Amino acid sequence: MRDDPEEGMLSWDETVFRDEHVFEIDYVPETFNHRETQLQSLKYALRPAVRGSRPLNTTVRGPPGTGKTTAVQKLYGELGAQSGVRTVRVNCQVDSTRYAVFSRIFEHIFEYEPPSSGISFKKLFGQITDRLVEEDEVLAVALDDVNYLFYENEASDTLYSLLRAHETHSGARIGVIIVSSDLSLDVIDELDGRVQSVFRPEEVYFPVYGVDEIVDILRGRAKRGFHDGVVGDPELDRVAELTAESGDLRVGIDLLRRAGLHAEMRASRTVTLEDVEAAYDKSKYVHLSRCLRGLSDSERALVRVIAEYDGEQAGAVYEGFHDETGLGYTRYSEIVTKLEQLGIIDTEYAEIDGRGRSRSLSLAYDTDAVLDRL
Ligand SMILES: Nc1ncnc2c1ncn2[C@@H]1O[C@H](COP(=O)(O)OP(=O)(O)OP(=O)(O)O)[C@@H](O)[C@H]1O
Repeated sequence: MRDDPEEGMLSWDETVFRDEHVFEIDYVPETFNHRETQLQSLKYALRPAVRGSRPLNTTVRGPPGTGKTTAVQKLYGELGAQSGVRTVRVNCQVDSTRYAVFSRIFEHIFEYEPPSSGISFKKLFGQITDRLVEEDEVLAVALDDVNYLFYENEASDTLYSLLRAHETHSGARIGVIIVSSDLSLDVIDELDGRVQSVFRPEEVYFPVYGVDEIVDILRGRAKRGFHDGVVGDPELDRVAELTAESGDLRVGIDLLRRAGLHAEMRASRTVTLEDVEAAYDKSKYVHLSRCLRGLSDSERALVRVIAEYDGEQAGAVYEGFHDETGLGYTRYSEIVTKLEQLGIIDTEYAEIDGRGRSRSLSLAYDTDAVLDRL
């Protein structure tokens, strides 16, 4: 008997998905619930722009995958449709210097890239502000993942230029939203004194969603993404429970998609709990990847050292870290706390014979999985 390659699989045109695109990373959801308070505060800060005034500067903070970027995208979409307002969102992971940030702003305003032959920053800035004044437009800039500007030591210069634009270029009106998922970064504290004196932002915080909120959000996504009846309540609850472990909504969205693909592989038209568990083997790394991506060089170095000294005492890990980076104990401790908060490492206290309590550090994920993504 010949093996039938079609056996045990759905045919090409059979699928559990109504619209698989809704599970993709850049999909902006139509419905955006459970962030009413944060949207309200952001609207309050942006509202002056509609009346032709400078919007209030704002910091948006919260752990990864809590809807910060989506909130800004939604409001900027609405605000950008008003006459007299320009909205530009800059991803600082991609554009991590002052020049790159202003090039991106230029590109949005002029709808072409600035000349690559390298015009001076002053000229680039001047052309942007001239155009804003000429067109009588207010500019609202969002610096997303702003921590990268700090890593490159470009944050103070960038903000200084944006915040004082009206002094150097009469008539320019610019407001800034800075978005950070690095809770250990004290944005104001890290800025130069000259910037601190002009930067008194409104603050909007995005906490992690509760399990019930996660269920509700994922139900909406599943409804759009899957055909009716593909995912039942017990499966959805399990997906939400697994998502709540990190609080990163990206895990849940990825998990729904992978569970659907897993069901299809079994030639099934419904997703079961087994599909969810199997898919989680991969989806759990979505949060890890996001967290590793956001680390600075010295933070990465410590992750590498902990991988090497997995399970060893904090003192021994420090020696390895110091040898690698030359950094001192205070910085080391701060990074340990940050990595623990992010869920990348676990720390455990143990009694050491005759030497009191000591702390051991280990990776919270499989070592190879971490090193592969670092
Ligand atoms: N309230 C919500 N309703 C529907 N989808 C949501 C909601 N909040 C977040 N999401 C979805 O979760 C994913 C992560 O959201 P988003 O990128 O806005 O988070 P973030 O806080 O900016 O994360 P990071 O700090 O890691 O950049 C996106 O796919 C987004 O569509």
